Parts: sequence; structure tokens; C-alpha cells
Amino acid sequence: MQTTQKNRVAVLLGSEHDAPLVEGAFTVLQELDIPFEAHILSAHRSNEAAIRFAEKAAEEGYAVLIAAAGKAAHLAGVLASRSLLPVIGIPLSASLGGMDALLSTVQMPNGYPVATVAIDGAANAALLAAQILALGDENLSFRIQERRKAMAEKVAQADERFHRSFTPNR
Ligand SMILES: Nc1c(C(=O)O)ncn1[C@@H]1O[C@H](COP(=O)(O)O)[C@@H](O)[C@H]1O
Repeated sequence: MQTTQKNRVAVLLGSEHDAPLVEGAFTVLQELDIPFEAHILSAHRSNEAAIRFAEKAAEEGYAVLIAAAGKAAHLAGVLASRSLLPVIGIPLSASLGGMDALLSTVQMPNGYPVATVAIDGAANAALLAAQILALGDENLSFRIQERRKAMAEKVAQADERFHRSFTPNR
């Protein structure tokens, strides 16, 4: 069932085959209690549907669009060309280690930005979407801070396990 709140994130995948590389985004969005919808949509293979989706996204309650695609990854750019919502691109390592998708996602012409995360950086795409939503949501901001604290705690624990030192006798 769709909510009418304007706080949803859309996660668009260029192909069903991309799903395993995008799971990290779903995990983060669920962890942070952010409503999302995920769809398969292609700027190449379902061009009209992609354009329709972008044009209606704001009125359908989406606040941020995440587009994940490999190879000639034009999905994020096409969505950005038809919507004023922030678009976050995840270049996927479907071929050439993801360099092809990275360049096609990040090298947008002046005027149509796509916020591009690392190759296969699905979790960071979700976190960036969360931080955008948190601009107008103090509770979400608190949840993100708590997540960061938990990460810092893990680093401290790793340091306790790992720490070593050596002082030479002179
Ligand atoms: N880059 C795009 C777009 C697009 O940009 O619109 N649509 C599909 N694809 C990508 O093609 C790759 C191969 O797709 P298939 O495995 O379905 O042939 C996928 O990584 C997909 O994201």
C-alpha cells in the first residue's frame, strides 16, 4: 500500500539482475525506518515508463530518487532530466568493474546533477537519501546519529582487539 506522505524514497534498478548489488540500500532504509518503493525501470528498455515515473515522482510522495544501473548507466541522468527531486546514482559493477557505469553516472552535463556514490555504493546512497530527508525530520536525524555512534563503537572495539605497539630498547 502506498503512503501519501512526501517522505518516500524510490529505488530504481536498471535490471532485475542488479538486485543483489542493491540490497545494501534496502537494509539501510529499513534500519532507519524510511518508507521506500523499489522498481525495475530502464532509460533504454522502458524509456517512456522511466520518464513517466520521474515526472510523477514528486506528486506521488517521493522525496529522493535512487537509481542503480550498470554498463551505460543512463537511468539516473534521465530521471534527473525529468524531475527536480534529488537523484542519487549508484554505478554498478555489472561490467568493466563498474568504471563504465561510474563515468556514465557521474559525468552529467552542467545543469542536471546526479549525486553519485561509489561503484556498488548502495548503502551510502541510502544514507545520503536519509540525510536529505533528515533535513526536515529531527527523529530521523537522531536515528542517523545513533547509527554513527554504533559505528564508532565498533571501530573502538576493533581497535581494542587490534591495538599493538612496539618500543625499541635503545
Ligand atoms: N544501464 C542500464 C539501463 C539504463 O541506464 O537505463 N537499463 C539497464 N541498464 C543496465 O544494463 C545492465 C545489464 O542488464 P541485463 O542483465 O538485464 O541485460 C544492468 O546492470 C542494467 O542496470
